[in-house]
Amino acid sequence: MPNQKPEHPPRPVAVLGAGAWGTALACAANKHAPTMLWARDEAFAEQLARQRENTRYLPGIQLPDNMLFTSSLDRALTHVCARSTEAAGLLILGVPLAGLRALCSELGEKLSHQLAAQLSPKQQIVAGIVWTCKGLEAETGKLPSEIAAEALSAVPDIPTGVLSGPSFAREVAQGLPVALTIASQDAALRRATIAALHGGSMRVYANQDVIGVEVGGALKNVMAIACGIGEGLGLGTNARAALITRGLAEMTRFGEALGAQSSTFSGLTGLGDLVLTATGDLSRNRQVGLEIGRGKTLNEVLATGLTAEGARCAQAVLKRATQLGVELPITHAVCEVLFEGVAPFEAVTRLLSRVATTE
Ligand SMILES: NC(=O)C1=CN([C@@H]2O[C@H](COP(=O)(O)OP(=O)(O)OC[C@H]3O[C@@H](n4cnc5c(N)ncnc54)[C@H](OP(=O)(O)O)[C@@H]3O)[C@@H](O)[C@H]2O)C=CC1
Ligand SMILES: O=C(CO)COP(=O)(O)O
Repeated sequence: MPNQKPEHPPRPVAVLGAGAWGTALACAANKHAPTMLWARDEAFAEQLARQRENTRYLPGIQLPDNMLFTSSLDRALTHVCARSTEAAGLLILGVPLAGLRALCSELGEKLSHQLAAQLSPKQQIVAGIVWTCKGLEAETGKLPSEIAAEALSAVPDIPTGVLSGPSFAREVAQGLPVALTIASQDAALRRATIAALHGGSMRVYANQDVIGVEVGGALKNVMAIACGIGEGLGLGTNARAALITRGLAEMTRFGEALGAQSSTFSGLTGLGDLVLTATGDLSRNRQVGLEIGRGKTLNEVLATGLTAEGARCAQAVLKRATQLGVELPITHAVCEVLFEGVAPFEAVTRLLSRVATTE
């Protein structure tokens, strides 16, 4: 992709979801353009504005003085929606997968009303909607892009995309280097996302393989749980390397069956995010696996407040893989341990005793 010139004037950005990742991305976007962060809870939005610190999700990080906060979705949309000659702004969704469908439905409804009230029907109302969640929907096994397509059916022409890659929110909020990927079928949205975030310590690459990027983000969480379990059992670093490599093969096989390009899995959102999450101490999914490998049950670990998106996702992945006729032995073993009471060591023994095969 050729070098991008900065857009002038910069497009406003609204980040919806004031968790760790939404807050970190809002800080990054705020370096380039007026940015508003939406929290669903009014009292929390007020506290963010007052304290300039996200004490719930990113304690210890000072938020910029000029960053805007709201708990009103209408205000967030007013911030980004184009009026007359202004450039349409960008919506970045920082909510987890479990909140994607409801948020997109609400956005679809509100944006369709704005479109209906538009004087010039040709004018773009927003540059697009970019989500950042990783996983498959627990109830349906659908990818974020499939969920968004359904939930945004009232505004089918609004460009959409996914932003992903190896990125612990805390490091990003601290301004440490990071490389991300924006995947979208829409070239203008890819450019707008790069303009909104690329620069300083953040690099943003462009890609068109939305499915590949989403599958990488979903399965790396499952593999991080597997690696955590292995580490909790004390299986050593050879085992971890084997899990990462065979996990990548599993991710690629599943992705290809869904129409992804295999090359995507050797990029930032595949191998990159897999290595980060499977080895990085900041990973919540790896942490959950670690506790389970040390003898806790999933319910006991969740009761401590740890989030494990990979756990909800593993069952959905396995179900969809079965429908597609794709074999995923590591994901299967993770599901056995998490949901069927199989002891972690027994699951490892079963994995190792599978018949020898080609790589
Ligand atoms: N943390 C990280 O390092 C990274 C996370 N991601 C991805 O980003 C997504 C968000 O993660 P993260 O920020 O860490 O999550 P957090 O748990 O830190 O925050 C979640 C945020 O989403 C809100 N939220 C939760 N459920 C819903 C819902 N059903 N509807 C609307 N809003 C909801 C929460 O609001 P409330 O406080 O009101 O509950 C909170 O603001 C995940 O899918 C994750 O995989 C991607 C890259 C890095
Ligand atoms: O997605 C992430 C890093 O890219 C964060 O991973 P965890 O959800 O496991 O913390």
